[in-house]
Amino acid sequence: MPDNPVIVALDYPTADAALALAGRLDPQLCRVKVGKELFTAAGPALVEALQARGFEVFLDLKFHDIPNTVAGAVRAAAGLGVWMVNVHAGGGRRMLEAAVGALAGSSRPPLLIAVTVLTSMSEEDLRETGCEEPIVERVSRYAALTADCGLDGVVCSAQEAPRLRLERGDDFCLVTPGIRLAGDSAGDQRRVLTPADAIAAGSSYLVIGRSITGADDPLAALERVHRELGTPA
Ligand SMILES: O=C(O)c1cc(=O)[nH]c(=O)n1[C@@H]1O[C@H](COP(=O)(O)O)[C@@H](O)[C@H]1O
Repeated sequence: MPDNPVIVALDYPTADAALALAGRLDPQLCRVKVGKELFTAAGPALVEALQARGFEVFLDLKFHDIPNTVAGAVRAAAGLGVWMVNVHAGGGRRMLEAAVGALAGSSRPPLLIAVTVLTSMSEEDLRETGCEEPIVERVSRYAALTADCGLDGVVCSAQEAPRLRLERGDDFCLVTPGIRLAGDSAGDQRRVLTPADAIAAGSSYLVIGRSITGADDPLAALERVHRELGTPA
């Protein structure tokens, strides 16, 4: 586990709202994630504003397109100086390899991570897409492809982390959303674990949104996560 495994998801509709929450957090205690809603509304300037406040940024745009397009998008993300960026493993080998290739000339490449099966999906949801494999098998297959293409790791649920740790070893990065503090509602998530259980299962990084951003005191919720984990060391 890294010293600081917590990534707070800034799922907000405006830069002002995101910066207000960031102002209540401590960049020593977490990284932040900028996703589709916030980036569409606020763009690269918001990423730069967060970095200027000392936060490392996970740009979560889950690129999923033809190889040439994804390569360009990943290169643009690297140009923003983000710490982590993601693509969908479902884009296949040539897309994943194009994403890796796009970072080849970068002086400070971000961690490149592939999304496997979204944590909002249940076994039934996956079957309905025509995939008869159990989720853990599908995730394992995507993780093997991701590793083979030279990416740094995957986004998965912490429920799949024990299997992936065994199969992919200690250096493969497991980024796990679907994290809830005990007692919090799962909402639209289907494969959920607490922070402590997720780390025990082998997660490298925990992506936590509403359990922190929806709390009356977000900094206190973040500190509660660290108390449960015994971090930072
Ligand atoms: O790539 C992601 O970050 C992601 C992948 C996934 O499978 N599931 C998932 O929830 N996420 C993101 O993680 C965050 C979870 O937010 P909360 O459910 O509020 O904790 C959201 O910003 C999602 O977009």
